[in-house]
Amino acid sequence: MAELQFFTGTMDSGKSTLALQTNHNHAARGRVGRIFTTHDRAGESILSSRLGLQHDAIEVHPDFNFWRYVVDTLTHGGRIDYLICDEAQFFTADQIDQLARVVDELQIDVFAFGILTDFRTMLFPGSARLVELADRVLVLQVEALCWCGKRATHNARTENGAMVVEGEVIVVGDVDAVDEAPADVAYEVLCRQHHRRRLTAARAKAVSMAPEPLPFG
Ligand SMILES: Nc1ncnc2c1ncn2[C@@H]1O[C@H](COP(=O)(O)OP(=O)(O)O)[C@@H](O)[C@H]1O
Ligand SMILES: Cc1cn([C@H]2C[C@H](O)[C@@H](COP(=O)(O)O)O2)c(=O)[nH]c1=O
Repeated sequence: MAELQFFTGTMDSGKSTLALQTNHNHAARGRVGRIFTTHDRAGESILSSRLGLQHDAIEVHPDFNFWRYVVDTLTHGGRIDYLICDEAQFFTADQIDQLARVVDELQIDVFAFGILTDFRTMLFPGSARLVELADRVLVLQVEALCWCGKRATHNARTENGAMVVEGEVIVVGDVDAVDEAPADVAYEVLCRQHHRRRLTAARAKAVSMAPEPLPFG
């Protein structure tokens, strides 16, 4: 039976790597797939992993229709056994419904990868629909860590080094390496407590280096 599987984790938890590995393993056994992504950091029509691997992909725009694409391909004699969908958090709810239909009515496996929540801790519409419809939701085993050492569960956005909780939902960016000059817009994974307190690694460091206030007499 074909399945709709949703692999999720914070930014930098290895989702794109797993997407490429999944494609590799299925292709190695002669299965024919299609790779989709949208808004990848490496540019249009590319699925890229921080481990350095990348693969050509079909860019998914908001009006792209997965059901129509697959039916058209099959009608013209093409073969599709599975779909790999990276950055699926950015897909529309309708597109996730189309993917579920592809699984149920055409028996094509769909492997979707994406983050659950945005920088405000709100579910992305695509991820919400995946949680509602997926046969299986799998959380990645490799844990990204907060600067405090706890498992990171949330994605924080920084602007010029300061954490923000308002702004456009979609802003392509990367996790900044600690101690590097902060990018205009960057991301950092945090545990819930530090996300709630807006305590990024840089701010925690600044706070810990601030001189102790003198005790009042
Ligand atoms: N130099 C490195 N050596 C080993 N692992 C690395 C290195 N750089 C990145 N990684 C691994 O790659 C993961 C990020 O992979 P990626 O697929 O790009 O994540 P995601 O798609 O979830 O944002 C990191 O969590 C880490 O495990
Ligand atoms: C939290 C958050 C993230 N994004 C963007 C930033 C990255 O370009 C991608 C996530 O990619 P990854 O492979 O999982 O690292 O999403 C965004 O646009 N809005 C957000 O709130």
